[in-house]
Amino acid sequence: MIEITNLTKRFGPDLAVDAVSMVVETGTITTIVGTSGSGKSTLLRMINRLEEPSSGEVRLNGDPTHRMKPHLLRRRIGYAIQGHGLFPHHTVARNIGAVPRLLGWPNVKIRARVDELLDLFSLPPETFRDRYPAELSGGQQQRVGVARALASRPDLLLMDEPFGALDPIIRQRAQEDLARIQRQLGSTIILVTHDMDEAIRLGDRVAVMDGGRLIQYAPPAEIIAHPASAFVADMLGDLDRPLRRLSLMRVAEIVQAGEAAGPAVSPEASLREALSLCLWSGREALPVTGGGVVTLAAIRARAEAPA
Ligand SMILES: Nc1ncnc2c1ncn2[C@@H]1O[C@H](COP(=O)(O)OP(=O)(O)OP(=O)(O)O)[C@@H](O)[C@H]1O
Repeated sequence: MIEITNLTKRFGPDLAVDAVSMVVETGTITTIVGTSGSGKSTLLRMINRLEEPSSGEVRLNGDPTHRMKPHLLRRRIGYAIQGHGLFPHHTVARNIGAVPRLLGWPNVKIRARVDELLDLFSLPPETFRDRYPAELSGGQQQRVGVARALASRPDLLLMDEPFGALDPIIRQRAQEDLARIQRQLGSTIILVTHDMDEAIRLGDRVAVMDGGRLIQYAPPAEIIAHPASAFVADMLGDLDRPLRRLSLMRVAEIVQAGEAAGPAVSPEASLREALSLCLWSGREALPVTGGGVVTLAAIRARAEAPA
């Protein structure tokens, strides 16, 4: 658990982060979203002490971080930034194994961990282990960057706009991958983004910042249903609301008896994906893997119903 209490950062007379308090539960993803200059990155960088707080406190699993040596603290906290920050002259394996090597893990254990992570990120180890970053696509480099940040099983992973450099299609895949891997590893993640869609899609809880202050901190469904201020409502954008609502619901919730033609949709898929599939393939209903159907009418009804 990460407990942030009254965390504040001044740069001269300016308050970049203004008395932010929040608790992040172990094994969850928290997204921090806000406009440019709202203090998101500064808040994140105070957690691993790349930036020293002016006042306030952070506790990592009960330990106050100001009492730890910064380099030891940063071994417990992974950090992934926009772009990948990979060492260009080191192979993929060496890049991913960098922190475990620093921590003195035996080579056999490092190799096993590298291969495990490559598998998790759908990069077959025999193909990718010995490549150099320049021999990878942008999306693959980004996955190696995240794998590296997770390599030593950190207590916490901080991600600052990790998908900012990716084009929208790869970006969505990257988000899905991260969500799957986080569930599998049970990692605790705090992710900064300026994209409300990304914040809603990935966050178990979403922190909305404006002018250095934490305006709202709540699960996505609550942010959508009850935005705390006009600013939060603005960030959500009224037009997109039904779609956002659909992206939070699963096909399994509205599956009904019946049969339909064509390729099936997974019960785990979001209603937003099911809607795209219906519209894309011109079908009124889709078969659901494992039995039953989901209908366009039922999806529409959910889009319109209050969350
Ligand atoms: N090292 C610094 N010295 C002085 N001012 C700074 C410094 N770092 C950040 N700031 C200021 O603090 C405020 C918050 O910046 P921060 O980078 O945390 O915002 P952000 O929400 O992450 O923005 P962006 O999305 O553009 O990165 C801004 O007004 C910024 O100019």
